[in-house]
Amino acid sequence: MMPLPSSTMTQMWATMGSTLASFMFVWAIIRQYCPYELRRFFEKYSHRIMGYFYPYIKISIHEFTGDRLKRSEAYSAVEAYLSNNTSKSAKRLKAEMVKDSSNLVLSMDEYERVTDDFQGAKVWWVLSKSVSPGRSMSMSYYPEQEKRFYKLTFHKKYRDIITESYLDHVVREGKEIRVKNRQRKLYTNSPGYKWPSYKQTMWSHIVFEHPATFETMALEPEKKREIIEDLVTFSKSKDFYARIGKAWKRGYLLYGPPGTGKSTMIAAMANLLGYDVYDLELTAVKDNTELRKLLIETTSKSIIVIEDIDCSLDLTGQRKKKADKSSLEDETKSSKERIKEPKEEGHGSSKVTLSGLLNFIDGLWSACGGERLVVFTTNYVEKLDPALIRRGRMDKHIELSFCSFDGFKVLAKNYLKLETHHMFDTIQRLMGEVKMTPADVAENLMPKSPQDDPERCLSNFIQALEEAKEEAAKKTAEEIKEIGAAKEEDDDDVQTQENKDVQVKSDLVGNANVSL
Ligand SMILES: Nc1ncnc2c1ncn2[C@@H]1O[C@H](COP(=O)(O)OP(=O)(O)OP(=O)(O)O)[C@@H](O)[C@H]1O
Ligand SMILES: [Mg+2]
Repeated sequence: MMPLPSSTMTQMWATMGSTLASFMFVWAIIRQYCPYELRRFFEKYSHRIMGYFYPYIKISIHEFTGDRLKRSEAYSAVEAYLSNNTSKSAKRLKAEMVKDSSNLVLSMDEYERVTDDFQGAKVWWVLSKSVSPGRSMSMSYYPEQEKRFYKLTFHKKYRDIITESYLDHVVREGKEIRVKNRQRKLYTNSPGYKWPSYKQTMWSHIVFEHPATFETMALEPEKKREIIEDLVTFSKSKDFYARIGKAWKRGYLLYGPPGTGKSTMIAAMANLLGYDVYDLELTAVKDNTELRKLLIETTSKSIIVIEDIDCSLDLTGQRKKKADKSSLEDETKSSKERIKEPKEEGHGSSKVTLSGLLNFIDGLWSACGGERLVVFTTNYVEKLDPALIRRGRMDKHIELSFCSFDGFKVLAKNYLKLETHHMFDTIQRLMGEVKMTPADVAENLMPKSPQDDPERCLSNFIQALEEAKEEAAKKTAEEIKEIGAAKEEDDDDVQTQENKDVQVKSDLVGNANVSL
């Protein structure tokens, strides 16, 4: 079949265009005057007819659902998803500080169109808005309302891919982007300001912006990798926990001497996973009921922290004291009963009991909401009640100890930007002989004045190590001396006791002779 010459084609297009234009013009006039029902009828059927010929499908995602009070989750997820690839393709963008986000979020402007590809299917997104005219009812006037919505258009041959996987993909990715962008918060239950009862929230919060990361933590690389893997695996195990029928939560016990990085690690965990932090001050909790309310108010994707658990409350002595006082009569009671009894002396005003805390961690209450970490820190792990830190409650025990040479190298890299140096050998030798916490190492490496170049910081650190070594030697010598002195004293006591015995014996013999 011969192709039509281009002049005819042009003529054809022109005729079609003018017919269409006149049709639209006539329709616009009819719309004005024809009754609403007729118009609805005509529109409905004209859409149906169009649908037979028009090969594209449209899906609208509105900003507000229901009674307009709630912003649609789907709309927010689509907005976040598109903001990620909009900046690459859209020509008209708008930048906003979206609520809960710490930085500018770019999104497409109204009536802008972006394309997206998914498994070979090409789709178009357009941000539209409809304006409903203002209306006045009785005495009040409702201004016109803008209703924004995203319109997704795709060819009907991709219907299955889009409805079965693309939309899920958009919502899932959008939610992850929102979590990453959101402003994280640090909550505390300190009594502080008491909200009016209707807004009575148990937690007050500030923006959480702690710079600590696992990269900046002085820790053996192997140990660091193991902890990061454990955390990331946990954050991706929603289905796993559902399958095994466990609440999606995990307990970490961080223990070690002061200044070894327990609090720093909590911040690094929150930054790694993008979680909020709930810093729970147990002594400010009135009783177990309040403890439960606090837990219920926490959101998912968060870390609930109880620092220095050994001295938050006197939870550890409770069972021991009971056992000492009347071990016999208590023998019969099950250990659970023993810890159920409220403590005699309240710790301050708090009446939180060990069993209340145990239920807080792994009872029914901990199942409300998922993706939570519970972290305890302590300087004295031996003081803690085994029931409190058993697996299933504190699943992972992490000991943070004195700084190793590997740890020192991380700090040298962070503080002095040094990966290697000729002084490192001396430092490695001295660190094998002296125990120093990462806090002390960090303090010694910290430049104290503009003149403190890396060389000088390292020599200051070597000097501090040598002083600490002398200090430790002196302390050991003193301890040995004390032990010696104590031993001498014991020997004297024994000697005196022996002399006394001899004396008593000779008296006895003396008396016996006399009586003979
Ligand atoms: N492992 C570490 N890596 C990097 N910096 C550390 C480390 N440990 C401690 N620091 C530094 O020492 C300071 C104190 O650390 P942190 O507060 O984490 O100690 P801690 O173990 O919580 O002490 P405490 O038991 O007294 O609460 C922090 O400012 C941090 O910069
Ligand atoms: Mg601490």
